[in-house]
Amino acid sequence: MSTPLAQQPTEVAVGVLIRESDGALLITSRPEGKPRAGWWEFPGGKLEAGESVEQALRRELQEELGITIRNCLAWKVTEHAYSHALVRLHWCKVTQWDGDFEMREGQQMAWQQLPLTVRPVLEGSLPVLQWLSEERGLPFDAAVYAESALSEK
Ligand SMILES: Nc1nc2c([nH]c(=O)n2[C@@H]2O[C@H](COP(=O)(O)OP(=O)(O)OP(=O)(O)O)[C@@H](O)[C@H]2O)c(=O)[nH]1
Repeated sequence: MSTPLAQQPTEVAVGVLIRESDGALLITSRPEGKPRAGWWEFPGGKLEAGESVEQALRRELQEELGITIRNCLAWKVTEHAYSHALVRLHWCKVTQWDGDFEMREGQQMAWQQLPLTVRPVLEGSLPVLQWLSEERGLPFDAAVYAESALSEK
């Protein structure tokens, strides 16, 4: 009897853009028409065939934000199982880029300090918020980023 193949994850490149002057993080909202439109995430997207993580991140940030990244420091790899998909997120820190930000997909952007004030945040991004908080010696509470937290405000 054959066992079913394990679900293959979708590979995603994600950028943690860190502003040099004050350490703020760039967070963007998911555009209309995508699953979880309006939820907040770090900018990035799926790898296309044959692309490296850095190539995919460079392409996605040009397409979505109009900037060209100058560095991509591989940081962590996480996986998250959504009901519709298993994703493998390749997290890169980016501290240098060229160009002016343009929201080319009608999304919103925010430079934020931790804890973020935008809500809700994709569950798959929460481990990274936790690690960033730990790096900065800050407390972390995943519950504040959930969709349900919105109605409690
Ligand atoms: N960009 C991004 N995706 C994330 C984050 N966290 C997280 O779980 N994901 C998941 O990773 C996947 C990325 O897909 P996407 O829809 O942003 O990618 P894309 O722009 O290439 O999409 P498309 O070409 O299918 O429209 C989604 O399932 C999304 O839920 C995050 O912080 N940023």
